[in-house]
Amino acid sequence: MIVAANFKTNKTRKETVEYLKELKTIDFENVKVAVFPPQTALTEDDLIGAQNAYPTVNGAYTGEIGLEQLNEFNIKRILIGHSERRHILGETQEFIAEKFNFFKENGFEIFYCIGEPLEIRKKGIDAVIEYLKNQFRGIDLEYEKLIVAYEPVWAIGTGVSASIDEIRATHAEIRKFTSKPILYGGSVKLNNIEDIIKIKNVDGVLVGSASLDVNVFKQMIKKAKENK
Ligand SMILES: O=C[C@H](O)COP(=O)(O)O
Repeated sequence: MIVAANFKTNKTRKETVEYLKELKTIDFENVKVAVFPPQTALTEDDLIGAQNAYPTVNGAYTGEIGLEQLNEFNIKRILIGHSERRHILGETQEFIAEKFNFFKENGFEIFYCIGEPLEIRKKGIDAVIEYLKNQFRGIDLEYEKLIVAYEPVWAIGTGVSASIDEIRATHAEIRKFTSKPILYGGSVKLNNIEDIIKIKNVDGVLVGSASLDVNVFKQMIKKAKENK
């Protein structure tokens, strides 16, 4: 079971250091925990992954960080394809696939995010799967260090997750494309995590806003331990 926190554009470096110190007061046991802080908070810590990086060792990419900067902190974990990078920052599937392959070639553990917008969901599961298949273009779905995160865009940040039936059906379809872990993300909270992680083909969660409170995130990990 994997329980990951995506801080997005929240928390300072100081707050992240304090968060990690408090988080480590509990025994994770068999739960794999990951934390994706803002770039300014990157540090050498086994829990840490980068929310983003440019597919380059170094170079003239103003405002970006590359492998050279991640190597400084021995970071070997990265989020790729998050819906906010696709729909707010405008990353194309071609660029996302280029990024995936660069960090695959450099041995990174990749949390690869997919998810459909509401207008696609409203057309039914077949339309959803066709949309997700497009987000698999150029991606090695059997890469040994791949972790897929299914995050329906319409459930992100809304406080209302996809329904149990929607998660069950969609993860069952995604399972047909990959044998690797499949996480659910999209308004995972303390009051729904147990129901979500019990679903077949749900191998963990990627938590945004609810993870910002370290005590809530600790309780989520405890629930994951109890429902392994
Ligand atoms: O990466 C995390 C997802 O975007 C979910 O965010 P959320 O838990 O705030 O809905």
